[in-house]
Amino acid sequence: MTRYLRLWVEVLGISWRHAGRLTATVFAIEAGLVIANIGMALAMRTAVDEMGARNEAPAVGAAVAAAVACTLVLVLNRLHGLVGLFLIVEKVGAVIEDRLLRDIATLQQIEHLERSDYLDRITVLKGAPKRIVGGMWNAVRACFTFLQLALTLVLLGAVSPWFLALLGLAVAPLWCDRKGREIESRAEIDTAEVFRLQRHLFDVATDAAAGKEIRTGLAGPTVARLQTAAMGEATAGRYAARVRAAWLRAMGYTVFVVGFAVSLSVIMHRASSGNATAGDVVLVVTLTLNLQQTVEAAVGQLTATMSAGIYLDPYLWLRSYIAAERESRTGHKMPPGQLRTGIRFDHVSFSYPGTNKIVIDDVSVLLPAGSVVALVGEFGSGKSTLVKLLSRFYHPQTGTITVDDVDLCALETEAWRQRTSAAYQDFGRYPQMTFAEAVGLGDIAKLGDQEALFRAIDTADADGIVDRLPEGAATRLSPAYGGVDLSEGQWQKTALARASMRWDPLLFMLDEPTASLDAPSEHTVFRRYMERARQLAARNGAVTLVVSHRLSTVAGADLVLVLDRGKLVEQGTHEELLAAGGRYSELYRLQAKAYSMRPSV
Ligand SMILES: Nc1ncnc2c1ncn2[C@@H]1O[C@H](COP(=O)(O)OP(=O)(O)OP(=O)(O)O)[C@@H](O)[C@H]1O
Repeated sequence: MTRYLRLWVEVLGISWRHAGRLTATVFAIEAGLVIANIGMALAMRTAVDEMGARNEAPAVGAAVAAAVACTLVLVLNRLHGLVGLFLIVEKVGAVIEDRLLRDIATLQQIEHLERSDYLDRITVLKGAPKRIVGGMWNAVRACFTFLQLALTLVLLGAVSPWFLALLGLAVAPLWCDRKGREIESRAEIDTAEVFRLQRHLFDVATDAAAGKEIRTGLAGPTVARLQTAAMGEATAGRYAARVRAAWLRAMGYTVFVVGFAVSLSVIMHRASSGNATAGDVVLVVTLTLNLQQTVEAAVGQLTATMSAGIYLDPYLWLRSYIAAERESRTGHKMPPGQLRTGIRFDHVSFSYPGTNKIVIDDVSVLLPAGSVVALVGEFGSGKSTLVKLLSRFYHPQTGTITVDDVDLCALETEAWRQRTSAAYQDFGRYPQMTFAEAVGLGDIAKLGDQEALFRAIDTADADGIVDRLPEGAATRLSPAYGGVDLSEGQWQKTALARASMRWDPLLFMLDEPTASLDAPSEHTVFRRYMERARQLAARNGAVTLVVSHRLSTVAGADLVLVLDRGKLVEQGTHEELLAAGGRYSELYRLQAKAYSMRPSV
């Protein structure tokens, strides 16, 4: 509860700082409405009682006060509708969304991007900041409404204590609403995965790349059927939860309305038997009419507040995840200017967070300074995971990785990343950017540096792409943004150029760098990256790590590491491993045979 309250205070603080006048206006309207509503009922009672006592002047004064209060109620209600919450929600929601995105984008780890249970919560949070702000502001309104409700009940209780029972009955709709919210929240989380699947299938059905494969494979109806099934499952789960919640809410409200009718009849009876003044009757009638609306408003505002509740837990979870990730940042040391010994794995084991499967199993090896190291192994043997550990996206559970005998965890992550470059297997595509930006992203400090840009483009053999783009490197990479599409191989070369932006990395990682390239391009790219590796090695003892399934392309490496189900099963030069006749030589011979069997054209 206290964390919700803290969030509430924080949202109000942000509202005050970013929309001060609007915040003050909403507070003034809400406070004015409470004063005017209660004041109007009191003034009307006084006017009637004074008139009955034939005190003309006080009666007229009270009647004028009642008229002013009534006008104020009308004006403030109108303003209430005009100002609404949408202005404040738009403004403050945008501020919070901005912060959240910045916080997520600057996280150093990537667990939240790869764990499905975390992704479920992040899916729920898309567009949530505005709803959270709306919920918090509805809570502000609810506070004023409850103040009015309390004052109303005090005045009514003074006439007849029966009315106090209404307060107890008003809890029924709220309790039912809370239960309904829990049901809806559970359904949102339970169906998040299938909902994501449905969105993904929709994207697949409308994506140009997948569209060709789907049509060739005659898989259109299957994709549509799967999408409909996923949509049906997601919608059915959420719909059923909404229906159950609606029934619960209706039940709660019925309890209140019945109790309200009984209480009202008791008061009417007291008034008709002469136990109340005419002014009391007016007061009771005025407040009773208001009470109904006030309770309805309170329930509505609380419902609106609570419906934002489904976002609060994921939002607060994300914030504590971000805070914990920041707190766990340990390293403060700077990486060396150049490598002398190399990068050493010492009994490193790793499982992905939230899983039990050991993906890297007790790996010990030295990647010598100034060497080209090839990492090979079958699908799922842990090659990309080693690349992620070296990028510090995850930490080993046991064992250490050291850089020239300094624990990688003791190095400042950003400083280490400034000295690494990587072309990842699942490289990003940035259609909204220009080609120059998509490459420059590899070293944001050099984004506008034309010399660095064209050097990187040249290294990745991507000059041909630039030559063919209508506006050269300034062309955007999608027709949706006024540019042109790139082919798969061109995207891969863009990723390679991006990875080549850094001039002096200590560690250069290429994870399946040529998977989408044709044979001549693959040959050229490997030749250039071997040259680059030698230059980097001479410059600062850099290690170049190449992950490749194509064993012939990594034969020139100084050291070949063979991974099998997370274990390092062989290491040595290409020739040594062939001579050893183990796993590597078996794989190599199989591949050589497959290639020699290809018909020549
Ligand atoms: N984010 C993740 N969460 C949980 N398990 C993962 C994750 N990423 C990979 N794995 C699992 O870890 C194992 C090693 O995967 P990894 O991608 O490192 O292998 P790889 O050798 O690079 O495979 P490939 O040659 O197909 O790229 C696999 O069993 C994979 O399913």
